[in-house]
Amino acid sequence: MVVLAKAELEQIALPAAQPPMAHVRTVDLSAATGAGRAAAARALVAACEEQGFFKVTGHGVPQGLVRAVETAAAGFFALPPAEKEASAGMPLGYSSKQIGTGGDLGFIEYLLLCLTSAGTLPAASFPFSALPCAAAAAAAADVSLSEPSCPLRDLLEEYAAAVRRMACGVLELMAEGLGIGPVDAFSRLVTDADSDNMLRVNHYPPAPRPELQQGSLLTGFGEHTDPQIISVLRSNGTSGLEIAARDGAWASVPPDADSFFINVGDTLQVLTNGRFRSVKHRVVVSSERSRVSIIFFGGPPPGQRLAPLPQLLGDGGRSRYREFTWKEYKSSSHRGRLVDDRLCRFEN
Ligand SMILES: C=C1C[C@]23C[C@@]1(O)CC[C@H]2[C@@]12CC[C@H](O)[C@@](C)(C(=O)O1)[C@H]2[C@@H]3C(=O)O
Ligand SMILES: O=C(O)CCC(=O)C(=O)O
Ligand SMILES: [Fe+2]
Repeated sequence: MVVLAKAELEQIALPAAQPPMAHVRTVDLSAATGAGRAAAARALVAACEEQGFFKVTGHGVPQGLVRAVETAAAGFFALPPAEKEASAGMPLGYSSKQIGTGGDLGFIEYLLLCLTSAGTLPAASFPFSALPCAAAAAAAADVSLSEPSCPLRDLLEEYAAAVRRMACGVLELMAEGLGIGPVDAFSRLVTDADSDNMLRVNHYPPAPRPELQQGSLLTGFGEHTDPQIISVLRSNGTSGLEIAARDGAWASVPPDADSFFINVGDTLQVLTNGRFRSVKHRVVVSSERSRVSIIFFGGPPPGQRLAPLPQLLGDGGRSRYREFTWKEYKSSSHRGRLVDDRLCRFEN
């Protein structure tokens, strides 16, 4: 449950404009082999340059695993508030309505978790003892799990590892498409033992009826770009995600529960010297159905020095960004608001 006071609801109300449907490029990863590999790599690069956003099919992440995680997540959010709050540990763990520490509000509740490079969830950063077992969570939501004894933690770890593998494949294809070497120039940044990878499970309950009747929608997750290298998002097939084009126009992403959506993050924009763009996106709560989304964020190790790759500086050799570390970027960005332009402080 997400409880907002009247003033808070007013703060996150949006005009009830229905943006057009986005045309989202789709890349079939199962076709990215042999003769099809170069074409898939070119398609990825084109999508990252144009929108910083695309969809992947043929991704190899087992549908059974995806459905089990989604079911367990829905079960977790269906638990009584006090049980969910036992997993609170701001900024990590369970939280509702507050996003970050800069005052952003949304019609959302979520779990935000740090991952180790292997996709496991380090015990130190989160009170896992408080995470209920998936079976209890599923029972609360009156849903059945194929593996009822599997704790939510185990499911999330298995999911994170599978999605990270897929993300690495995508990052390697990007490097190939850009013609840069080594092929793991990007992917090694999310597979390092110290990589700052995160997993986020978001739940947007249906918007309260009176708000919809007054002709306004609610902000689920305010507009922002993701700071990391790559984000891999999936949802339960409920609409709400919107992306902004280069001219700032919003477009609604057609939901697809079987595919993954990939966002270029700010760090990949820097590494490619602005050739790839980090996509501005938001979630609008307009639906009468709950939206559950799960996002893997691939971030570099804290001490990683970040600057445009020399191979991507172009003819003039001009670097659009000064060198900085991920720790520096993260601490500078995590002080502000979602909507802030975080990269401008690092432009040359
Ligand atoms: C307001 C904020 C929340 C956020 C950190 C920030 O200061 C700006 C970026 C936000 C974001 C967006 C992508 C991810 O959801 C996230 C975990 C991240 O790394 O950057 C969130 C941060 C958050 O929710 O704490
Ligand atoms: O929940 C979603 O669909 C998107 C959320 C998002 O952009 C984020 O968590 O960074
Ligand atoms: Fe995001």
